[in-house]
Amino acid sequence: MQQQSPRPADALAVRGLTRTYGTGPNAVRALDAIDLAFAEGSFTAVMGPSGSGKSTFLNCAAGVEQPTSGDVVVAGQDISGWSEARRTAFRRRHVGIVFQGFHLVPYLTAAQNVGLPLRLEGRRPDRQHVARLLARVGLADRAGHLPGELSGGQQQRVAVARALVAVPAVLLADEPTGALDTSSARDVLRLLRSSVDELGQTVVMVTHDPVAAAYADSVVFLVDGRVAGWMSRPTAEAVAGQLARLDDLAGAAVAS
Ligand SMILES: Nc1ncnc2c1ncn2[C@@H]1O[C@H](COP(=O)(O)OP(=O)(O)OP(=O)(O)O)[C@@H](O)[C@H]1O
Repeated sequence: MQQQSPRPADALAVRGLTRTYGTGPNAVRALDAIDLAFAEGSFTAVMGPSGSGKSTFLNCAAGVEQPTSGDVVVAGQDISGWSEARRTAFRRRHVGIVFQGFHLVPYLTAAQNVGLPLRLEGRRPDRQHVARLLARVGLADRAGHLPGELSGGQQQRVAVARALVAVPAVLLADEPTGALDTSSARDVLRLLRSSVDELGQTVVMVTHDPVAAAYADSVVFLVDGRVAGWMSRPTAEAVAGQLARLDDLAGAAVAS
């Protein structure tokens, strides 16, 4: 009999995820009953036209926002009905987040910024763990530097190290290369890719950039708060073509 290798567990799954803003005639359904699952050790890009619900999805997955209905399951735990305090505590331990604008604390050194999520949890960061992470992102010699003494690309690499420090179930990145030049962007994308390939990390990245999306294993496309398609083993050209088609679709919906 042929032996089947077990399917990896899902690091993150959402079921029937719906998020509505406002009420009555002005209500906006930013996410409309989305079902998605992200296997452990996978790298997924989330793309779609402006207003399609990408940031709302990431915020719900991170537990920053509470869904109107549906489930958000991170590392096997359904966080959707939890209080904000409980979601925040859970996020510090199980979710790493990288933002477009780095969000480093300006008066803390690179090493202190990397250790911050552990300190916020009342844990003392292990110096060697922090040093290894800074070496991984190519900044072993910048541990004592303040963010203001680092380039944008270097700051974002510190932010990636910080997002990895707690060994999270999932790393969520919101336009992580949006503020970077091409070469720094490539460094950050390679870093995310290697965290998947070498550390088995799960990464979900919102991006507008087809070149960035091509670093992922697959791409999920959102339109008007719904899943409009998947692409596996994406190339920049194929992604750009699909985005153009989806933009036309979203434009047609607005025009009608
Ligand atoms: N706090 C809010 N109040 C009201 N409507 C909101 C709020 N946040 C988002 N929306 C609406 O929800 C929809 C989805 O927004 P979201 O920011 O998730 O889209 P996006 O795909 O990330 O867009 P972009 O690519 O422009 O960042 C949009 O129509 C937006 O106007």
